[in-house]
Amino acid sequence: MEGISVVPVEALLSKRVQEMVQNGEEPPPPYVCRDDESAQNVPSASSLLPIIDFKLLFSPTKQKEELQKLRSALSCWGCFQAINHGTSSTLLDKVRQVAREFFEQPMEQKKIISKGVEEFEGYGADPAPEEGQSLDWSDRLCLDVYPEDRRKPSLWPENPSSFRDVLEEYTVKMREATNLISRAIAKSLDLEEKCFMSQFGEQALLQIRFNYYSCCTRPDLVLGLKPHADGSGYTIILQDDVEGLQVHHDGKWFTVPTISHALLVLMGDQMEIMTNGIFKSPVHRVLANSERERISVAMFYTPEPNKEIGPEQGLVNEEQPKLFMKVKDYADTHWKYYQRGMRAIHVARV
Ligand SMILES: O=C(O)CCC(=O)C(=O)O
Ligand SMILES: [Fe+2]
Repeated sequence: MEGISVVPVEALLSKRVQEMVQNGEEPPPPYVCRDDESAQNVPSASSLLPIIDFKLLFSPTKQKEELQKLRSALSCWGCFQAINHGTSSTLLDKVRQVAREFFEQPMEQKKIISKGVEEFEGYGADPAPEEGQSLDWSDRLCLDVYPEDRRKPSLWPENPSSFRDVLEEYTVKMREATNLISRAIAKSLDLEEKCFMSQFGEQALLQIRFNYYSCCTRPDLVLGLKPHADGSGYTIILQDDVEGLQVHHDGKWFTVPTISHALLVLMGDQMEIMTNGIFKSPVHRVLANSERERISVAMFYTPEPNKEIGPEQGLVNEEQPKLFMKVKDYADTHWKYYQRGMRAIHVARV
């Protein structure tokens, strides 16, 4: 990434990636983050990522095996595809549909809810990264959805007209899903079922990010999203039918298959801390695509602000000494490092 010129903030502010594509522009330097050679060096396999059936996880007769599968998925990969997770396919399709309709609107319509360059919430790109860092070939709409008093209704799209109702319904279902996921993770580690839920706290945050990855004439030069690990507790990702998300595992990139009724559950750094390093927060990235645009919807589940979290006592012993300290508002620290293209988890190490 050397030799990249300083990103002019006005350029970030004034233009969406989607606009550049509509104008037939090639990716300008701040977006170019790799060369042909590194693009070709992408061994990828897709069928290995574990699928966890939540119906089995809570079935008295089948649960043992499925819990073991969950534990192994999270210790090897740090993520899994969840099926029978309690959110209907109809709702998942509606979420994809309103997201698509939102991004397909004319630019002026979307710009009504544009974010400022240093803000997180609203329509646009991430706040400007540090000098020398590349930009992602994507546009996004970020919104705080829970707790309700953190919502900024003026940033919730009015079009398509069903957007708000669908988002409201999806938020309720994702709250239920976090409940199931946190309990299942605890059980898979032989811990008290509610231990992670109480670390997250009643007022744990849900923040949604609708990602729109425009087609790119030079997918070999850019990335839809640069390699990173999430600063959340964990993240629940809904994909459309276009592949692009890759998880780094055993020194290779693995493409996450698209399964229409599945949700990808991916550990963030804070879950790595709470599980004392047993479950890893995986590095992941999104490739650009020359033929089809891609939409994904990421729901970040993050412990309540100001709440201290740390390794579960039951996971600390002589064989597995404590690897992490207690931390508070870790997502803020994570963000500062992210802007420099770095991971942050070392700051929490003992
Ligand atoms: O687009 C995706 O599938 C992944 C998105 C993601 O990793 C993120 O928003 O942090
Ligand atoms: Fe991510």
